[in-house]
Amino acid sequence: MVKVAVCGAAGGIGQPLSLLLKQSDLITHLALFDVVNAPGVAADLSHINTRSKVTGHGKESMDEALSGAHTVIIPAGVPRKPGMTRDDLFKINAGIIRDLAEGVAKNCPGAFVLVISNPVNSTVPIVCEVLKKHGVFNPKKVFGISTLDVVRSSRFASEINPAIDPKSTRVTVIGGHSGVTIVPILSQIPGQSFSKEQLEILTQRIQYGGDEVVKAKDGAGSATLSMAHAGARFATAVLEAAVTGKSGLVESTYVNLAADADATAAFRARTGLDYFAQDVEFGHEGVKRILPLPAISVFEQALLDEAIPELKVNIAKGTSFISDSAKI
Ligand SMILES: NC(=O)c1ccc[n+]([C@@H]2O[C@H](COP(=O)([O-])OP(=O)(O)OC[C@H]3O[C@@H](n4cnc5c(N)ncnc54)[C@H](O)[C@@H]3O)[C@@H](O)[C@H]2O)c1
Ligand SMILES: O=C(O)C[C@H](O)C(=O)O
Repeated sequence: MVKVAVCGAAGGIGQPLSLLLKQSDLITHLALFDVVNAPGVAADLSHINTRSKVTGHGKESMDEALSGAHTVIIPAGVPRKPGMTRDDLFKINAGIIRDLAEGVAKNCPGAFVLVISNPVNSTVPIVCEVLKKHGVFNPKKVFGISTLDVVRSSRFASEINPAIDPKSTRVTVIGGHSGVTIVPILSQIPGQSFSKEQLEILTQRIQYGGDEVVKAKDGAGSATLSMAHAGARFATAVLEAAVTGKSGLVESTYVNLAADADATAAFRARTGLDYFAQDVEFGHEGVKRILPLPAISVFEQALLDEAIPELKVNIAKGTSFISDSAKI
């Protein structure tokens, strides 16, 4: 029995993500939770002729949706409008994520938790702090989905250099998921030979790819379809490793560095951070290992140096949102 709960399932990401998950033979039950329209989306998807059962759960039924879930995927919350930063979403999304994490702690404390809602650099620490508060935190099982940065990296790189196949090229993206905290390691793309100017343009485009979509949608939200693709790719990797035992599955993802005790010290020494996006290999229990940082160029080291102070602030904001409220 592999129950996957999608929280925010009726939204711009939630609907196409649920559609993609309905194609998966790894999932036996898809539980769709949203404060609006979840039963409608569930009824629609339930007619698709794959094996999984689909159920819809409205506002009052979060516990039912989460109960016994193997994996919980969270695209709930508000998206950006032009002129906003991801951090501007904190005010609304922090409370939404906290309440969903409380639901996870109560109903499925051993679940994998895959966080899409922004600002990811802060929402992942919120989830971890809530789970810690309830004594059910397993750092190997909580992930910030930064796969869209990886997807954009190979796509945008292939537009500059058509010899790069976007589908089979996986670019490591370290740091976090917003602006300068997104650090694509383009120097490691096999066979790449970008000029300095191309590297600068490409890096800037990857770091601000989200803004490109927000601007084009002109007030109607942010990336949804490409995010659904990225979210399904990430969830499938986590599930394949956990459910089928498939080995060698690696994706860049934003995790609590305690997820790999062997790697923690080296990463803390290099970054001073408790959370960081880096390539992770998946196993039965989630994080099997955090891979060592790849060799990075002088240009990438400068990007990392710029990312670290911002990440520190984002992480502290998420962590203190829970720890400060516990003191009241
Ligand atoms: N990690 C990434 O790379 C990435 C990419 C794109 C978007 N995002 C983020 O994903 C989030 C969702 O984006 P979207 O475009 O789908 O937004 P959306 O507004 O279209 O959908 C969000 C859904 O969440 C639901 N929701 C709100 N509060 C809820 C709650 N308490 N419980 C359950 N559901 C709730 C809403 O009813 C809505 O259906 C945003 O925060 C956005 O910034 C992240
Ligand atoms: O840009 C956004 O706000 C959504 C998402 O984080 C993205 O990278 O597209």
